Amino acid sequence: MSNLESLYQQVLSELGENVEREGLLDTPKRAAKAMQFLTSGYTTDLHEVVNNAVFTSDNDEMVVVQGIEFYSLCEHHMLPFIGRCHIGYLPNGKVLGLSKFARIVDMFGRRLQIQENMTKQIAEAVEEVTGCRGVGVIVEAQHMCMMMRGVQKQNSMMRTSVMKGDFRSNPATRDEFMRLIGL
Ligand SMILES: Nc1nc2c(ncn2[C@@H]2O[C@H](COP(=O)(O)OP(=O)(O)OP(=O)(O)O)[C@@H](O)[C@H]2O)c(=O)[nH]1
Ligand SMILES: [Zn+2]
Repeated sequence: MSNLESLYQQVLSELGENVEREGLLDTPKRAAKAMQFLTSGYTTDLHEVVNNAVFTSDNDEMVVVQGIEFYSLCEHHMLPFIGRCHIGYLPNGKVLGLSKFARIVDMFGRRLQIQENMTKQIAEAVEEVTGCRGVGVIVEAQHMCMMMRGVQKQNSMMRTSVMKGDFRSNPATRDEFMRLIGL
Protein backbone atom coordinates (compact mmCIF):
# COMPACT_ATOMS: atom_id res chain seq x y z
CA MET A 1 0.00 0.00 0.00
CA SER A 2 1.47 3.39 -0.97
CA ASN A 3 1.80 6.17 1.57
CA LEU A 4 -1.11 8.04 0.01
CA GLU A 5 -3.27 4.91 0.07
CA SER A 6 -2.59 4.27 3.76
CA LEU A 7 -3.36 7.92 4.52
CA TYR A 8 -6.72 7.54 2.78
CA GLN A 9 -7.35 4.40 4.82
CA GLN A 10 -6.65 6.45 7.94
CA VAL A 11 -9.07 9.16 6.77
CA LEU A 12 -11.81 6.55 6.30
CA SER A 13 -11.11 5.15 9.71
CA GLU A 14 -11.16 8.63 11.31
CA LEU A 15 -14.52 9.23 9.64
CA GLY A 16 -15.85 6.23 11.57
CA GLU A 17 -15.89 3.84 8.64
CA ASN A 18 -15.06 0.17 8.85
CA VAL A 19 -12.13 -0.06 6.44
CA GLU A 20 -12.54 -3.85 6.29
CA ARG A 21 -16.04 -3.76 4.81
CA GLU A 22 -16.24 -5.03 1.26
CA GLY A 23 -17.17 -1.76 -0.45
CA LEU A 24 -14.22 0.06 1.09
CA LEU A 25 -11.48 -2.53 0.64
CA ASP A 26 -10.12 -0.96 -2.56
CA THR A 27 -11.24 2.59 -1.78
CA PRO A 28 -7.88 3.91 -0.52
CA LYS A 29 -6.29 2.67 -3.75
CA ARG A 30 -9.04 4.18 -5.91
CA ALA A 31 -9.04 7.48 -4.03
CA ALA A 32 -5.26 7.80 -4.28
CA LYS A 33 -5.38 7.11 -8.01
CA ALA A 34 -8.23 9.57 -8.53
CA MET A 35 -6.51 12.32 -6.56
CA GLN A 36 -3.25 11.77 -8.41
CA PHE A 37 -5.11 12.19 -11.71
CA LEU A 38 -6.96 15.29 -10.46
CA THR A 39 -3.64 16.90 -9.52
CA SER A 40 -1.64 15.64 -12.50
CA GLY A 41 -1.37 19.20 -13.80
CA TYR A 42 1.56 19.80 -11.43
CA THR A 43 3.75 17.39 -13.39
CA THR A 44 2.51 18.43 -16.83
CA ASP A 45 5.06 20.30 -18.89
CA LEU A 46 3.72 23.16 -21.02
CA HIS A 47 6.06 22.46 -23.91
CA GLU A 48 5.15 18.77 -23.94
CA VAL A 49 1.47 19.74 -23.93
CA VAL A 50 1.92 22.05 -26.91
CA ASN A 51 4.08 19.47 -28.72
CA ASN A 52 5.28 22.10 -31.24
CA ALA A 53 1.73 22.58 -32.56
CA VAL A 54 2.35 26.27 -33.21
CA PHE A 55 1.84 27.09 -36.88
CA THR A 56 2.86 30.05 -39.00
CA SER A 57 -0.13 32.09 -40.21
CA ASP A 58 -0.54 35.58 -41.65
CA ASN A 59 -4.09 35.78 -40.26
CA ASP A 60 -3.71 38.32 -37.48
CA GLU A 61 -7.42 38.57 -36.60
CA MET A 62 -8.82 37.51 -33.25
CA VAL A 63 -9.19 33.78 -32.59
CA VAL A 64 -11.66 32.65 -29.94
CA VAL A 65 -12.04 29.18 -28.45
CA GLN A 66 -15.14 29.09 -26.33
CA GLY A 67 -16.76 26.81 -23.77
CA ILE A 68 -13.83 24.57 -22.82
CA GLU A 69 -15.16 22.61 -19.85
CA PHE A 70 -12.92 21.89 -16.91
CA TYR A 71 -12.93 20.29 -13.48
CA SER A 72 -10.66 21.69 -10.81
CA LEU A 73 -10.31 21.46 -7.03
CA CYS A 74 -10.48 24.48 -4.76
CA GLU A 75 -7.36 24.75 -2.67
CA HIS A 76 -9.29 25.72 0.46
CA HIS A 77 -11.56 22.67 0.77
CA MET A 78 -10.24 20.30 -1.89
CA LEU A 79 -13.75 20.18 -3.32
CA PRO A 80 -14.45 20.47 -7.06
CA PHE A 81 -15.18 23.62 -8.94
CA ILE A 82 -16.56 23.02 -12.37
CA GLY A 83 -17.09 25.31 -15.30
CA ARG A 84 -16.10 26.61 -18.68
CA CYS A 85 -13.20 28.61 -20.00
CA HIS A 86 -13.24 31.01 -22.95
CA ILE A 87 -9.97 32.08 -24.56
CA GLY A 88 -9.33 34.74 -27.20
CA TYR A 89 -6.02 35.89 -28.63
CA LEU A 90 -4.55 38.08 -31.33
CA PRO A 91 -1.95 36.06 -33.25
CA ASN A 92 1.37 37.60 -34.06
CA GLY A 93 2.42 35.40 -37.00
CA LYS A 94 1.78 32.16 -35.13
CA VAL A 95 -1.37 30.23 -34.26
CA LEU A 96 -1.76 27.46 -31.71
CA GLY A 97 -3.26 24.02 -32.51
CA LEU A 98 -6.92 24.07 -31.50
CA SER A 99 -6.83 21.12 -29.06
CA LYS A 100 -3.91 22.68 -27.21
CA PHE A 101 -6.14 25.33 -25.65
CA ALA A 102 -8.12 22.56 -23.95
CA ARG A 103 -4.91 20.82 -22.91
CA ILE A 104 -3.62 24.05 -21.36
CA VAL A 105 -6.91 24.49 -19.46
CA ASP A 106 -6.63 20.92 -18.12
CA MET A 107 -3.00 21.45 -17.17
CA PHE A 108 -3.92 24.31 -14.84
CA GLY A 109 -7.32 22.90 -13.83
CA ARG A 110 -5.87 19.62 -12.54
CA ARG A 111 -4.32 21.22 -9.48
CA LEU A 112 -5.45 22.66 -6.17
CA GLN A 113 -6.52 26.08 -7.35
CA ILE A 114 -8.36 29.27 -6.82
CA GLN A 115 -10.23 30.36 -9.92
CA GLU A 116 -8.46 33.73 -10.16
CA ASN A 117 -5.01 32.12 -10.31
CA MET A 118 -6.07 29.45 -12.76
CA THR A 119 -7.42 32.15 -15.10
CA LYS A 120 -4.15 34.06 -14.99
CA GLN A 121 -2.00 30.95 -15.49
CA ILE A 122 -3.97 29.97 -18.61
CA ALA A 123 -3.55 33.48 -20.06
CA GLU A 124 0.18 33.49 -19.37
CA ALA A 125 0.64 30.07 -20.95
CA VAL A 126 -1.17 31.08 -24.16
CA GLU A 127 0.92 34.24 -24.30
CA GLU A 128 4.14 32.31 -23.74
CA VAL A 129 3.60 29.64 -26.38
CA THR A 130 2.16 31.88 -29.12
CA GLY A 131 3.98 35.18 -28.56
CA CYS A 132 0.59 36.77 -29.33
CA ARG A 133 -0.26 40.50 -29.29
CA GLY A 134 -2.83 39.94 -26.60
CA VAL A 135 -4.91 37.34 -24.85
CA GLY A 136 -8.16 37.30 -22.89
CA VAL A 137 -9.34 34.47 -20.66
CA ILE A 138 -12.72 34.25 -18.97
CA VAL A 139 -13.61 31.43 -16.60
CA GLU A 140 -17.13 30.77 -15.32
CA ALA A 141 -17.52 28.17 -12.59
CA GLN A 142 -19.61 26.78 -9.79
CA HIS A 143 -17.86 25.83 -6.57
CA MET A 144 -18.98 22.73 -4.70
CA CYS A 145 -17.61 24.24 -1.48
CA MET A 146 -20.37 26.85 -1.77
CA MET A 147 -23.05 24.43 -2.92
CA MET A 148 -22.63 21.20 -0.92
CA ARG A 149 -21.56 22.83 2.35
CA GLY A 150 -20.91 26.27 3.86
CA VAL A 151 -23.39 28.84 2.59
CA GLN A 152 -25.11 26.21 0.39
CA LYS A 153 -25.99 28.48 -2.50
CA GLN A 154 -26.89 26.45 -5.60
CA ASN A 155 -27.25 29.15 -8.24
CA SER A 156 -24.32 31.49 -7.90
CA MET A 157 -21.59 31.45 -10.48
CA MET A 158 -18.13 33.02 -10.32
CA ARG A 159 -16.74 34.73 -13.40
CA THR A 160 -13.07 35.68 -13.52
CA SER A 161 -11.13 37.32 -16.32
CA VAL A 162 -7.58 38.16 -17.23
CA MET A 163 -6.77 40.50 -20.13
CA LYS A 164 -3.22 40.91 -21.37
CA GLY A 165 -1.54 42.97 -24.09
CA ASP A 166 -3.98 44.47 -26.60
CA PHE A 167 -6.91 42.97 -24.67
CA ARG A 168 -5.93 45.09 -21.70
CA SER A 169 -4.92 48.31 -23.44
CA ASN A 170 -7.53 48.47 -26.19
CA PRO A 171 -11.22 48.56 -25.18
CA ALA A 172 -12.27 47.75 -28.77
CA THR A 173 -10.33 44.47 -28.66
CA ARG A 174 -11.86 43.57 -25.33
CA ASP A 175 -15.35 44.44 -26.62
CA GLU A 176 -14.85 42.28 -29.72
CA PHE A 177 -13.82 39.36 -27.49
CA MET A 178 -16.85 39.82 -25.24
CA ARG A 179 -19.15 40.06 -28.26
CA LEU A 180 -17.69 36.93 -29.86
CA ILE A 181 -18.23 34.86 -26.71
CA GLY A 182 -21.68 36.39 -26.20
CA LEU A 183 -21.03 38.31 -22.99
N1 LIG B 1 -11.76 34.02 -4.39
C1 LIG B 1 -11.96 32.70 -4.33
N2 LIG B 1 -12.46 32.17 -3.21
C2 LIG B 1 -12.66 30.84 -3.19
C3 LIG B 1 -12.39 30.00 -4.27
N3 LIG B 1 -12.73 28.73 -3.92
C4 LIG B 1 -13.19 28.81 -2.65
N4 LIG B 1 -13.14 30.07 -2.19
C5 LIG B 1 -13.52 30.67 -0.90
O1 LIG B 1 -12.47 30.53 0.04
C6 LIG B 1 -12.99 30.97 1.28
C7 LIG B 1 -12.37 30.26 2.45
O2 LIG B 1 -12.88 30.89 3.60
P1 LIG B 1 -12.69 30.43 5.10
O3 LIG B 1 -13.54 31.30 5.97
O4 LIG B 1 -11.24 30.33 5.38
O5 LIG B 1 -13.26 28.93 5.08
P2 LIG B 1 -14.69 28.39 5.52
O6 LIG B 1 -14.94 28.64 6.97
O7 LIG B 1 -14.77 26.96 5.08
O8 LIG B 1 -15.64 29.33 4.67
P3 LIG B 1 -17.13 29.15 4.17
O9 LIG B 1 -17.08 28.53 2.80
O10 LIG B 1 -17.69 30.54 4.15
O11 LIG B 1 -17.84 28.25 5.13
C8 LIG B 1 -14.50 30.79 1.16
O12 LIG B 1 -15.06 32.09 1.13
C9 LIG B 1 -14.70 30.10 -0.20
O13 LIG B 1 -15.92 30.43 -0.82
C10 LIG B 1 -11.85 30.60 -5.45
O14 LIG B 1 -11.56 29.95 -6.46
N5 LIG B 1 -11.65 31.95 -5.42
ZN1 LIG C 1 -13.57 25.69 -1.44
